[in-house]
Amino acid sequence: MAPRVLISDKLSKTAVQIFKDRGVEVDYQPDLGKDKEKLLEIIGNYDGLAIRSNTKVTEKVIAAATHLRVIGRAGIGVDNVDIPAATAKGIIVMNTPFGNSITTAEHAIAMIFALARQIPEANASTQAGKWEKNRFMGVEVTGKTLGIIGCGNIGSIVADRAVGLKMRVIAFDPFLSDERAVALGVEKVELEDLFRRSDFITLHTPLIDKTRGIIDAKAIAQMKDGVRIINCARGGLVNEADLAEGLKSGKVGGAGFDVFVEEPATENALFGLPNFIATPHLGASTTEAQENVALQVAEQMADYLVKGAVSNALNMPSITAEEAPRLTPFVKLADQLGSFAGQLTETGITAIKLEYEGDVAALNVKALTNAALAAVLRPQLQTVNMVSAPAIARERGIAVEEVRREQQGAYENYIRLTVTTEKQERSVAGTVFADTKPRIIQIKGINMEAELGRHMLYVTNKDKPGFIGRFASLLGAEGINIATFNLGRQAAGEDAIALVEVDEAISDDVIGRVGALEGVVQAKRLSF
Ligand SMILES: NC(=O)c1ccc[n+]([C@@H]2O[C@H](COP(=O)([O-])OP(=O)(O)OC[C@H]3O[C@@H](n4cnc5c(N)ncnc54)[C@H](O)[C@@H]3O)[C@@H](O)[C@H]2O)c1
Ligand SMILES: O=C(O)[C@H](O)COP(=O)(O)O
Repeated sequence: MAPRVLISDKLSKTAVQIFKDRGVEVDYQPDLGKDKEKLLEIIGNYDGLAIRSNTKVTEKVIAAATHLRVIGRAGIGVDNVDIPAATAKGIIVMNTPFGNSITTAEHAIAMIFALARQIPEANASTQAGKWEKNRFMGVEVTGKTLGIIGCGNIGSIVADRAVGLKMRVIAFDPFLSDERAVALGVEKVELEDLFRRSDFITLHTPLIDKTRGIIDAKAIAQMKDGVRIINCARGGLVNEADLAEGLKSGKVGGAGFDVFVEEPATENALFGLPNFIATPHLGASTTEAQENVALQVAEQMADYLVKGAVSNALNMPSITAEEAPRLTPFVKLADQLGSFAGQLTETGITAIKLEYEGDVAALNVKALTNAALAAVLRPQLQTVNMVSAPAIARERGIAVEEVRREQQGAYENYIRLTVTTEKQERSVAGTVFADTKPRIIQIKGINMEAELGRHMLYVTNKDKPGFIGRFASLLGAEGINIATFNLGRQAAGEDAIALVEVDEAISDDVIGRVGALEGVVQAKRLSF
């Protein structure tokens, strides 16, 4: 039977044609994204779901998607898809990481000009017959400083265009290498510096814990009077209430927003404020970008559904059908090692080393290295996947080393990942037993044997009597159920590690209190 795909958001008809040409049945319902109940009702009938940002693929939708094998996002952001839930169900999530980036960068540049010359207001006034020539006094962008927060795919294109406009471009991005900054012609700066020096600020990061509210009242207070702020990335990067105050007081000279905390944004504290320009999430809405993403997503999804080929997947490596059975458990291990290290890494990475020992060294370790790299980079780059990870690592000046050797220790197969940052080196190793389940067997040289679950707590401490009791009592008092408890230590009284699986995500408050326990050096929540 031919695979069936549902397109639940507005996509270029090119996608429909490509699916048909490749032998995939397609159901085009461009407004379904708005109708949550209907989506839940019919999703069980499809093998593939093609979306943009209107369709929210929640845990509930995934639970109802009994036959779904692939979700294809015609665009970049996948924050409307519950990827862990999809992964847990074996559903591949793909996106089209570059198809709309030029278009979105151009929208940000358009916002810069619209703000500099108050074009929307001047247009409204002129067409209302007012001819207010003396009311509108603009600024040149030439020679002005543009601060870019997040200099990845889109931020880099904005930088390139702004350099062409003779702007001075400065960028804050903890993962931007010095070499890449030089190549882009931007000056790499700290965030406070960017706030202090910029005439225009544009945001191009994903919305993650670290970037939520990255511009708030405190940040605005540090900025130049009359600063202009552009957000064509994700609602929530700027605290909307704080920006509203800034616009009202005149501290902020203007703001151009394409994205909002609540979308569709039919009401918002920013609407109607002086020099505030809004567009309804149009960043990717050009004919060219929509053709690109529709064509690409349909080809990728059809290739997977018909031939089993995987590309641009965010939760699955690209491997051929022949290699799959042997590699799969090791890909999972490499992904876990990378994810573990990536979630603990907070500064720029300079090197990543993968050591393969025993049986695994004879396999196609490229796929494993790519899986580990993608997982290391994933907490910072929402669009990274097995395909793009090596290029992104290269672009960011991260030295990647692969070492293969014969079995030396007790394990038949062994993978060790070492991540070097500007501040430290961290290694984590694992193996796959005959049951094909990956295990973590060494962290920072300390031996243990742990399986990773969805919600984990990683604690480093000084090995002293009483710690385990205090720690377990705290979790117990909070009603947090411990699923597995793994301990390891350097030697009696020295550095020790606890890796604990719990049944639900732990709150910031509990993490803070674990971190404050006597003897604890670091406490971190990890999720897999
Ligand atoms: N408005 C639209 O229609 C539209 C269209 C496409 C993409 N987007 C959004 O634009 C954003 C950027 O997309 P992209 O393709 O350039 O992504 P990307 O992953 O290529 O780049 C994101 C950059 O943010 C950086 N970053 C991560 N954490 C940071 C932090 N704490 N501070 C500063 N920088 C940080 C990363 O290092 C990376 O360089 C995403 O949020 C995406 O969803 C919006
Ligand atoms: O992440 C993206 O690609 C953009 O936000 C575009 O979203 P859209 O496809 O809904 O316009």
